[in-house]
Amino acid sequence: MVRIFNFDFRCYRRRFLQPLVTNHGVWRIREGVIIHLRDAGGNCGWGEIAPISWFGSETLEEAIDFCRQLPGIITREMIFSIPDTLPACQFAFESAWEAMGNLLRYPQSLRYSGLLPAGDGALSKWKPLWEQGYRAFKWKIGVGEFSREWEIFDLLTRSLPPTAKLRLDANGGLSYEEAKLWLGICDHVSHVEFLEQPLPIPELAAMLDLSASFQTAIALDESVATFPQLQYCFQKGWRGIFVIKPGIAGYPSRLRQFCQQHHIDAVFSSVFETPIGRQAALQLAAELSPKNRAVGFGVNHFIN
Ligand SMILES: O=C(O)CCC(=O)c1ccccc1C(=O)O
Ligand SMILES: [Mg+2]
Repeated sequence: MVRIFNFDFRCYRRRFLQPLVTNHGVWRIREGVIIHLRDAGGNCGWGEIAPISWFGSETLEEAIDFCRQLPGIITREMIFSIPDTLPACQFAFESAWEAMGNLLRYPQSLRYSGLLPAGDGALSKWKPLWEQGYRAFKWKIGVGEFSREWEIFDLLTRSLPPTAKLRLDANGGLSYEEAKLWLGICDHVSHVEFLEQPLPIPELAAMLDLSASFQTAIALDESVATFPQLQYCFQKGWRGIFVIKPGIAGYPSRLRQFCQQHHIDAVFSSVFETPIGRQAALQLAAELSPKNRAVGFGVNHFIN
């Protein structure tokens, strides 16, 4: 039986409450596309294309071009033959298809990690998040001077309650020497859950070395942004943590199968999507997160 769907889409634009500051730069506005499928019986499914091209996905323009060239009526075969160059589109179309006729519902069982601002803003922001129930926090490093960040880290870890966990995300912005310094420090601080993407993507071999040389866990993020990259790093022997952003990781079914087959230590993370993409991503996170790993889906990132 060939199932066909009416297809339409709409672009959106949302401003961050606080711009995201990382080693890649400053990000102020999230733009994406909401897609809508409807079958002959009137069942609807929504999906979200939320690309981050500086992170390895297609650009927003490529995603919009893809939607524009599709006809108003599409088939299941069209949904499952989107190329790997459009991973955010793959995610949106399959999750819309999976959502047909299902109500939007957030998984209940997850624990969340809260995102702290880069720099010394972290020192005043962790406490209100702690009071909201967050027990894991992510803080960006590799943004300012090493010595200043180390100082802030020291103050932060002295003030955090002993059960709080801290994730350091360098966004590939450290040198090999700086990465060794950070890992050496982290090995003596019990709060640290992991160091995320210390080095740039081409330096996988060095990150494999570092993960063998220090106790502190290392998580790959930029290196495993899309599904082919995830497969590549696994095949090269990476057995540390994998940060997975379902919104740009391609087809959910393929990701699900890979995670289950290889029992990978996954930390699921947001791409600052709307509730539509978020629901589909959290559904996967609830199925595939190891019990001890909070998901990186903090709330309240936007003014509409
Ligand atoms: O993972 C999290 O905890 C929050 C999400 C996050 O940090 C992020 C969100 C969008 C793009 C890049 C990143 C990142 O991990 O570098
Ligand atoms: Mg990251």
